[in-house]
Amino acid sequence: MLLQMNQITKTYGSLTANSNVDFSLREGEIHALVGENGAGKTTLMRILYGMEQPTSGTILLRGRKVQFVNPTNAIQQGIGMVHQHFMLFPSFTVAENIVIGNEPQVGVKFDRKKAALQVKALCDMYRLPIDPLRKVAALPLGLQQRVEILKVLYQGADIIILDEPTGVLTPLEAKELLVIMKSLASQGKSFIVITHKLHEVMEVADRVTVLRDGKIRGTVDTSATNAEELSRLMVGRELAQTRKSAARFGETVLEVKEITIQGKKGKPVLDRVSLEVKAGEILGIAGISGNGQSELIQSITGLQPIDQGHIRLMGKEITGCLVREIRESGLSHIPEDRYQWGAAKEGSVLENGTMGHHRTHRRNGFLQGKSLRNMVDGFIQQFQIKTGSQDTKVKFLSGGNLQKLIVAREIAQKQPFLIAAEPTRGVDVGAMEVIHDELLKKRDEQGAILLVSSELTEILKLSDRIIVMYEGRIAGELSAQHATEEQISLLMAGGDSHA
Ligand SMILES: Nc1ncnc2c1ncn2[C@@H]1O[C@H](COP(=O)(O)OP(=O)(O)OP(=O)(O)O)[C@@H](O)[C@H]1O
Repeated sequence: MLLQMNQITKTYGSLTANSNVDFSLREGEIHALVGENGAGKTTLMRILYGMEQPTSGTILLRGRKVQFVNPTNAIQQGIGMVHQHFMLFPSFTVAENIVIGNEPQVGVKFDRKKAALQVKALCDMYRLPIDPLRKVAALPLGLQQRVEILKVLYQGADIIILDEPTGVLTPLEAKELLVIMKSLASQGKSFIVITHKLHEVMEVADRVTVLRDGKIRGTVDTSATNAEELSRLMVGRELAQTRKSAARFGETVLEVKEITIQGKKGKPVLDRVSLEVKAGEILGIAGISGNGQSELIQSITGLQPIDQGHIRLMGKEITGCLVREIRESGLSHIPEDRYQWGAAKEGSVLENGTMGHHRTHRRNGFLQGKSLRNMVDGFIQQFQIKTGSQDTKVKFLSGGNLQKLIVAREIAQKQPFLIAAEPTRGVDVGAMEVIHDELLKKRDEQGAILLVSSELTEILKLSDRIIVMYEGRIAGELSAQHATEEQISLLMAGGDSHA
């Protein structure tokens, strides 16, 4: 056996993140690690990568006991990790990012030419083409991830840990990554992949280990299981399927008219975009990220000024208004990037869960602390948010649990209009159903929702109407009832659909 983690336990105060976990990895194997949010997947991998020390337990690498006190130690022993949030320097080139820490030298100086040649040879060897001289900032996320993988290969990794690697990728990039993993595995590399996407597990993994509440629920050959069984093992119960009722549309809540934002290179990033969302309607926006969706959201929420056009919310002109004024006009917002916009990392669960709720929890000018706490208790129960207490800092929450907290907080605002950007990114299958149910409930209660998602299944499942964005423009509009994944994918790629 290439790697064995035996009886790993990790506690944080009274919280047990991993409890007597046994995990093994074979040479050339792709091993998926799945489980609900907060099940302990990332903790186990941080221990393997030397970022955390286990409270107890041992690690055997090729039969020899090892102890990693930091990631450098783990890298020296051939273990590499690609994190969910890439750790590249955007202003550096591909080659500079890959060789950083092990730079080739001429005399005392960095040998740029040699670095580029070495990286080119590495790309050829592993059949992962990329131009070593391109700036990382100019690369799409799929290629940035390729740089991360090349970096760990350059460092000599035989074991590669990928933490939710397809979370930020387009469907096409995600497919490519799975092909790359299979190809590298056939060349003897071994992978551990943390993921919530069970169809990917079924497609790419040889074995899968399920964690629940920090404990192992089983390790099985993928060929001997299926997605339903895995989700039962993860959640411990059957999942109810979300049902969508017939829509009852009301008045127009959001009206976006011909908005344009000029780009830096003369090409607009938003080009005369118009759309409407009615009460009781979910309008889905599909598109490969970087085609204007983020700018559209930022202009509606007041985070980015527009050069032309108008935006009305509840009949009121909000073009050029401040973020606070727009929120007060009836908007709530689940942001795409929960770390940048959605949360204050140093704040507690209580503080983060109540942001934006203070106005509605006052009596005679005094803040109702008790009722805010009760509200957050409700969030924790309904969304099964795993946290020590309401006073725990959110930086200690697992990624999926923080996402659930933000979703709960924004839906509870009970505003007439909600922007839900990637609302289920990083959440487990059970939580995804809860979030979908809540979004549909809001729509059924006559809320208007703008859903932006890179998951086509999510767009198709929840939307009443679908708009596809391509290069800052609306490439097409489809009724959700008749739309297919193929039609949407075609429009997303700049093709024509005959919808
Ligand atoms: N440094 C820390 N201090 C306190 N608690 C922590 C710390 N790191 C992790 N935890 C807790 O340990 C538990 C396991 O977290 P972990 O990040 O491993 O979960 P996960 O399975 O990766 O979840 P997700 O799918 O949401 O990423 C969670 O309850 C989390 O809040």
